[in-house]
Amino acid sequence: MPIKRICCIGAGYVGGPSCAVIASKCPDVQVTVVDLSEERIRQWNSDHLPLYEPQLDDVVKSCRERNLWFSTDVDKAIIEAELIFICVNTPTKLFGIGKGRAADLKYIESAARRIATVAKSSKIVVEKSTVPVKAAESITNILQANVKPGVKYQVLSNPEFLAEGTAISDLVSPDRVLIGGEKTDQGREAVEALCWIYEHWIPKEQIIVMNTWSSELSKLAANAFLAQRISSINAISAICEATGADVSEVAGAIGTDSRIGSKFLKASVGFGGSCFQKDVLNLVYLCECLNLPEAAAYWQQVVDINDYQRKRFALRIVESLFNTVTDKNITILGFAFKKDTGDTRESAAIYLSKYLLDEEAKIRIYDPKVEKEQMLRELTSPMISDNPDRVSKLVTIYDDVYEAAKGSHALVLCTEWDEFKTLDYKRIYADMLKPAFIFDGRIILDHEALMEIGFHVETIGKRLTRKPVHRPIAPCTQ
Ligand SMILES: NC(=O)C1=CN([C@@H]2O[C@H](COP(=O)(O)OP(=O)(O)OC[C@H]3O[C@@H](n4cnc5c(N)ncnc54)[C@H](O)[C@@H]3O)[C@@H](O)[C@H]2O)C=CC1
Ligand SMILES: O=C(O)[C@H]1O[C@H](OP(=O)(O)OP(=O)(O)OC[C@H]2O[C@@H](n3ccc(=O)[nH]c3=O)[C@H](O)[C@@H]2O)[C@H](O)[C@@H](O)[C@@H]1O
Repeated sequence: MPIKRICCIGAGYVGGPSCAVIASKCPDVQVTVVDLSEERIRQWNSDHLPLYEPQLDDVVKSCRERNLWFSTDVDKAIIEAELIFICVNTPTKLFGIGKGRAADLKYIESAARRIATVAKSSKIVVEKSTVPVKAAESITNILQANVKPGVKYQVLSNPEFLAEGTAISDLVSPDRVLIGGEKTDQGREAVEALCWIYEHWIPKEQIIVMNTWSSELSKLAANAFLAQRISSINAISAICEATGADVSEVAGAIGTDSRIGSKFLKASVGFGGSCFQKDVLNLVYLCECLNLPEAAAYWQQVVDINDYQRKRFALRIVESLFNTVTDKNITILGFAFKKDTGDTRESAAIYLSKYLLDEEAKIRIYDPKVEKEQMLRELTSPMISDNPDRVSKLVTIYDDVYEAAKGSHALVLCTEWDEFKTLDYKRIYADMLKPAFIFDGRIILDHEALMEIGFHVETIGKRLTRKPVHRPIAPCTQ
């Protein structure tokens, strides 16, 4: 039976964009996205959406109040829907058993309990959040333990693979859609119903159906493999800096091997984002729980190398600036965890700022899309700062990059925003203290041109050969 109404629990980075695309591709289906946060829902219903994502505004505007609705009335949306996506957050646990590694499943459980409490008819419940293997079994147990007469549930796994900054194109043209379900008649029927939704725009052969546990594990494995590639190239970048090899050349060379491929080999100041670290740590915890310590240690290294990369870069900044940054003005270019998003969760810029603040440097920050309050929230969070007063004393946020750079000792590029490639660096150089330093944590700038201007340039995975800069020397007045 075709699905007429969908409910999505969780109006975040996944729930909002993925349901907007479903609504735009399935005009015959009513889609309601619900959240407990009134503020988030208010923003989804306004002209200023709660998250910045290219093309998202257009997609939302094309179907909002046609067949796409945002609401805080969770119960009504659950009651009316035949299919419910669970898109709630699954952050790393901050306390208790598995602290710092296991995924906190309290939001998943509360969504499942809400469905069990209010549902009056049968539902297909689709777990889209990233979860540990066997989470679908827990959801099923909660639903079945509270089931009402005549109501039946089928729980499917349908992990999401979108990346922020390219969410809409990833959703419109995904490499694949993964669906995990039970190999029973009811399980197959539920899988078919979800396939019917996706087949509105995705070719059948790109929809992969498998057992639920494989589907859950495939999501964690995919993120772990992607993160592992970045840590691998970052580990190579350390060797490049020590030897004179160039990491971009090495990545280019190994990427041409079709067995390796060229994507996700960009060395950087370290990966950020809400998911890579969380999901790899979740995998580490799973290995430990399954008594597989060697497998756990292997995946733990992916996160450890990422920490090492951020620390190495911070240390290079301090060393280059004559071993002291105390009271120096350091301008951070970019605070988002990657370009084309306003998301700052686990951004490398946060960690770099923390290292520099520990040295009592004066930090100036410019990011084209991140709000000031959000940056300050990140920097004063208990995980980052044990001294919020120091943050208010030492951090200034700018909305003009040239003002931010004026009078600085150094620029530290943390996010690969396109606009940073085309800044007027001559003007910036003229307004900076000398010697003027640039630390390119994303390998996106024209280093030769910057050195020609007079900058001292440092980057990841490459030692730059400096030409002597001849500047006119002021005549001696004695
Ligand atoms: N951010 C990303 O790019 C991707 C995230 N994922 C996964 O998707 C899941 C969601 O991630 P995000 O969208 O980034 O999280 P988010 O934090 O942006 O959004 C989650 C939303 O769920 C709401 N929520 C929590 N419990 C609720 C409940 N019981 N009822 C109603 N609303 C509730 C929260 O208020 C929040 O607005 C996570 O498991 C994440 O690992 C998967 C692929 C990509
Ligand atoms: O589960 C998730 O949340 C998502 O996690 C990642 O997506 P996302 O974190 O949004 O963005 P990525 O493009 O993967 O970048 C993650 C981090 O790695 C960094 N990165 C990426 C690629 C690279 O070559 N080098 C590198 O340092 C980025 O700058 C960024 O800080 C995955 O790419 C998505 O497939 C997945 O759905």
